[in-house]
Amino acid sequence: MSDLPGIVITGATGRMGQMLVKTVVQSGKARLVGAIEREGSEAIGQDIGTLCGLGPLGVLVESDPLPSFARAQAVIDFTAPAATLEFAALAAQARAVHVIGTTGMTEAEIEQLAPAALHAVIIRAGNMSLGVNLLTQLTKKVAAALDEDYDIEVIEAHHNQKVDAPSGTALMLGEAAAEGRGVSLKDVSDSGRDGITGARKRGDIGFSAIRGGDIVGEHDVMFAAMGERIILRHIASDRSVFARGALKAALWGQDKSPGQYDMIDVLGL
Ligand SMILES: NC(=O)C1=CN([C@@H]2O[C@H](COP(=O)(O)OP(=O)(O)OC[C@H]3O[C@@H](n4cnc5c(N)ncnc54)[C@H](OP(=O)(O)O)[C@@H]3O)[C@@H](O)[C@H]2O)C=CC1
Ligand SMILES: O=C(O)C1=N[C@H](C(=O)O)C[C@H](O)C1
Repeated sequence: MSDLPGIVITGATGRMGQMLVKTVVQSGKARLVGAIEREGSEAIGQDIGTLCGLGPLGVLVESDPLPSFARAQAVIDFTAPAATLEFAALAAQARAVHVIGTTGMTEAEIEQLAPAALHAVIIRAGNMSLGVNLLTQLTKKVAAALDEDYDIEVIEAHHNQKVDAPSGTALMLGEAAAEGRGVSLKDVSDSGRDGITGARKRGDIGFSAIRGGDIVGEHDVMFAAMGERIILRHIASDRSVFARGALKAALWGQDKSPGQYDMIDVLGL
């Protein structure tokens, strides 16, 4: 048997799940040892390779996560907040690295990851691409260089099936801008404008969300002042950028001590 790290993909038939299966299988750097979907899913018992158009891989979709987590070195999880919390406890029990791409988690939910991180490595990021993580650093730098004469707006666009807003990436970029400015995002965040909102408050960081068609993920950070605008932009045109980042994180986490990490740690930015 190969000594490549074994990886389980949760939500394996989802948009990201299928991309992750392909990325892991084609990487030559890891083995796919499990594919999880919820109880009652039509995919249970079917070969995940066949479902993803790769041909049979001998890995059947299961609904009980623990047995497959127990034979894995890492779990890559792009599902939904409630599921991710359950997977975190089980991945910790199995001492498997837990790579979390799930977005839309509340602060309270994120705090609930702490007990699992005492026993296992958790790597979580609202965007696993190299480009976006680099953009957070650029955003922080530009925000630190400019004063509040420059209004900061984060504009994001995603496909029509996305369930959370602002996107995880938009929040990462907003956090980076706030950090650059030396303020706390929760004190200056302005999202969901509608109706008679009053004039923009100086120093606020605004968020706008577009949802439509098959847009993979687009993010602008705009610094708008009198007479000029600076726009930092990232466009993801293929989900493979997220999957490659997640696999990199799963491999990076293998020799790390238990705790919580992000993609800035993984990429050494
Ligand atoms: N960090 C990053 O780089 C990226 C993050 N994301 C995030 O990843 C998440 C998933 O996105 P996407 O793939 O587009 O969504 P999908 O809805 O296509 O896929 C999610 C999958 O997870 C499954 N799932 C949900 N709950 C459970 C559960 N309790 N047990 C097992 N499986 C479950 C869903 O099954 P079912 O259909 O039955 O609910 C579905 O198959 C989102 O939060 C998204 O924002 C996306 C891209 C990049
Ligand atoms: O749901 C998506 O599709 C995406 N979600 C992430 C987010 O919330 O930012 C990352 C990417 O933009 C795609």
